[in-house]
Amino acid sequence: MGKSCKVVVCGQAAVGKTAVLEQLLYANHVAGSEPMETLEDIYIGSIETDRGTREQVRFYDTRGLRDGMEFPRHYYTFADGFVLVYSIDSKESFKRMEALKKDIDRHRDKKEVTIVVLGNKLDKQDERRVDLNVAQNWAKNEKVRLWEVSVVDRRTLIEPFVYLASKMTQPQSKSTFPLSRNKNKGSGSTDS
Ligand SMILES: Nc1nc2c(ncn2[C@@H]2O[C@H](COP(=O)(O)OP(=O)(O)OP(=O)(O)O)[C@@H](O)[C@H]2O)c(=O)[nH]1
Repeated sequence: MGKSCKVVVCGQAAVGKTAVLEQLLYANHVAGSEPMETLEDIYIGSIETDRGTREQVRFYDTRGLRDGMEFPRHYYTFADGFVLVYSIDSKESFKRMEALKKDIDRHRDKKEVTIVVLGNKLDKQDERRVDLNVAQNWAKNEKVRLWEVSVVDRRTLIEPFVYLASKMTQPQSKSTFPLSRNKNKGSGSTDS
């Protein structure tokens, strides 16, 4: 197991950030329970990747964004990954998530980060305000993966987090150092 990755979970207030993490990691959130405003909580999870390895991930559950609030910038620079959450029954939460994605791109300073987007509260189909096709087209343009999920059905949460952990810890395929072609200098090696 390598070093633990840092993942920032963010989005508008009350979209279900804490509920998603608690259901994923402890299977103990009852949807509709008393909402609690998060300031910042850190969860440590061990996630199995699609390669069968287990990776430790530190999740930073951030304060839900409300009108006029800006997302604290320090999160942009240290994160290896982001989980952007909106709620399918709120267009405003989708717009907020789009703005966060733009900000991440602006501030990440060429650093490779993995982003997954969750459209939460899929069980609230009757109150849907964000069309799935529109959301998926946006995700395709932005080159990020998007899933609709529900805390009510924990199985929906697994795939996005396995993808996230797998992508963040993907081994580099080959060294990018060029091998030396000059025979006088001996065979090329990347050993130090
Ligand atoms: N029906 C339904 N309710 C959900 C779902 N996920 C979360 N909720 C409810 O939505 C409310 C807000 O959930 P939280 O997890 O506190 O949301 P949050 O985004 O962490 O909130 P802040 O910390 O204030 O930003 C709670 O009543 C949850 O039970 C879901 O998938 N379906």
